[in-house]
Amino acid sequence: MNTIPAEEAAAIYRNAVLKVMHRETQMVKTEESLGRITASAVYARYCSPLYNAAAMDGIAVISAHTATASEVTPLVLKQGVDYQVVDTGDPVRMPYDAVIMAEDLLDAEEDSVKITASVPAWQHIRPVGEDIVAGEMLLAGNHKIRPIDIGVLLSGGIVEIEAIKKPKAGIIPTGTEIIEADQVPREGDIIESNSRMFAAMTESSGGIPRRYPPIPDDYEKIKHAVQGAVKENDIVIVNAGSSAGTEDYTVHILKELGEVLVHGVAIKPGKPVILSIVEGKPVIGLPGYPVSAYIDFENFVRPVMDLYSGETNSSRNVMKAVLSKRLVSSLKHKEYVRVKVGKVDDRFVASPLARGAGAAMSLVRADGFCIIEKNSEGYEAGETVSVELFRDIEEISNTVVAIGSHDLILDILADRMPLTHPGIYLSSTHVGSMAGLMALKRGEAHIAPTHLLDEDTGVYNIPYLKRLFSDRDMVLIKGVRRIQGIIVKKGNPLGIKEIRDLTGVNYVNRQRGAGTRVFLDYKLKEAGIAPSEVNGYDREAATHMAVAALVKNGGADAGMGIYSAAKAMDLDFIPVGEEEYDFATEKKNLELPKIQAFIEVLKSSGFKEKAMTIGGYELSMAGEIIEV
Ligand SMILES: Nc1nc2c(c(=O)[nH]1)N[C@H]1C(S)=C(S)[C@@H](COP(=O)(O)OP(=O)(O)OC[C@H]3O[C@@H](n4cnc5c(N)ncnc54)[C@H](O)[C@@H]3O)O[C@H]1N2
Ligand code: MOO
Repeated sequence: MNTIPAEEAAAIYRNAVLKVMHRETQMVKTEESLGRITASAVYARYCSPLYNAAAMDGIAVISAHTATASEVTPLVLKQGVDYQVVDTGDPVRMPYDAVIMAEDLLDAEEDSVKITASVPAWQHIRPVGEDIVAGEMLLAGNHKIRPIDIGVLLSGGIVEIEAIKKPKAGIIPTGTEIIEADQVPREGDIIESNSRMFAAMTESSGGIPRRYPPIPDDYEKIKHAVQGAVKENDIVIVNAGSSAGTEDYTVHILKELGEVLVHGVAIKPGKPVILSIVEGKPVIGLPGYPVSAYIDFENFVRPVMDLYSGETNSSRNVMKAVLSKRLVSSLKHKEYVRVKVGKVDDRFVASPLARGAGAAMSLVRADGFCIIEKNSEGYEAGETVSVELFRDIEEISNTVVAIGSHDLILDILADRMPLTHPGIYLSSTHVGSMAGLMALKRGEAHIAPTHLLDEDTGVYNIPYLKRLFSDRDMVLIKGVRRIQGIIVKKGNPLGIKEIRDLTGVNYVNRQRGAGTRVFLDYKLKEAGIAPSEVNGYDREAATHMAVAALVKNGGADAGMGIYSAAKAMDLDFIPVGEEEYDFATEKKNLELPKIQAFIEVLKSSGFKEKAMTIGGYELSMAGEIIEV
């Protein structure tokens, strides 16, 4: 597949679409026009106010009659002769030409008042057309209607507007392996999700989605579906089958039915996009991988949708951040790397997430894209890069960044934080205890969840902080005591009882620097077993849940981990010992409101109750501060 640069592909396609497209318009009731886009300028029918109106509650007077009033020569005015009582909004008719506020009247009687100042003509009167003059332009064409616009349109006598018709987008998922989301998946099945994502993206870019049922990989069936969808919609999206597989028919079908302008762009993820015109309508083939599909939708579908809908989906905010990890990329394509951004010590730090095209969660977790242009080999750790944001800078700034060891209580804390402390969030990245402490040292995290046993003293965490942060004031925010043990299949078919039994089974270990691995090493040493005696000692999984998942699906017989992970996956658990899982931070961070919020949540009964339902925790010290 030959690829061309993404910008070139978008420009070629835009020109081709502009040649065939036409925008349609429709009349829309003003009160239902929120978010719609005006097809042409809208002019007022009426003035507003329609008449000279009192701007205050009080009396309407003839300004000339008040000329002699002053503090020393108060003036008495007679109702019906010199004034008329008015409320805000009442018409003020000639000869009355000014309003005096009720508060400024003295000795108010049934039919007379006293004033102590003269008033200029037109005081407190809103003259005809002060706000809107009949015939005036209220809104320009191509304007997206906001709530205030609706108010002004109605005040100006406009009860319906001519709006640009929303484009209809037909969405066809394809693939024999695809099943609907309400079916139970078996091996080889993929739950259909992309089309629903496209539908939501279509709506958010001002279009009307129409989703068709999934079509198996069958040339004639897909062709038939595309022909039907082209008739019924303005734009058509065909999903999957865009690359080079034996059943990737989309490009051949589109070549048969119309003209393919582009197949393959130098962009990653998202390479095999197909941009075509069939029967004068844009038909776009998007790749099956969700991240590829998302990025291609943003780059190629949305701009086309905008041409039809009149939307100007404004570009994302861009910010500068320091990269936490080296990022290497090929010169051959522009790459969209998903990053998490955190604000630590007044510095924004971008941490790259999983880069695979199938890693949809990387998009969920991401705060933005770090884009590595074609012809760039990437960036070094510590370099300042631009990040295209999906999230508010404010939100990012109010997020506690935790990098380190994983425990399910982190998820509970993250879930509870915005409930009890609105506007404050917790984001956690799981890299193991030691790597977390290193991230803390480099200023990439606020807190590092850690459970590292010091073999010499038998003390958890504190010896490591003393050793690694000798030049800084550190504290340990106490977390939980939790049970470490051996995770085995339900029913423990191999009869594993203790560390010694690990020599005879297929074990899965944790990565170097993970607290659980340090714990295993300690226990092996205690039992006089060499690591080489454990079959699978060198095989590494990244989290407790990853270990549990491997045991669950038969990839391993046993792995060391926490009770809650075994319970979450309905596995058996052989307790081996208790350990302390705490949060390391710099002492100065304790003053940050977001860290205070974190500690409050950790101490809260709501959090503790939730953690107890998972089981395997002892929480009496949670939230206490230990100076190191
Ligand atoms: N030999 C080659 N193989 C691949 C190439 C290549 O150039 N040569 N390109 C790779 C790249 S890059 C991408 S991206 C993908 C594109 O895949 P397709 O568009 O052909 O799609 P499929 O292979 O049918 O599916 C890929 C993947 O996505 C899942 N999928 C498909 N539809 C949906 C849906 N509606 N909802 C959720 N998930 C969906 C599908 O099951 C597959 O797992 O090709 C590479 N291969
Ligand atoms: O385009 Mo594919 O998304 O590079 O994986």
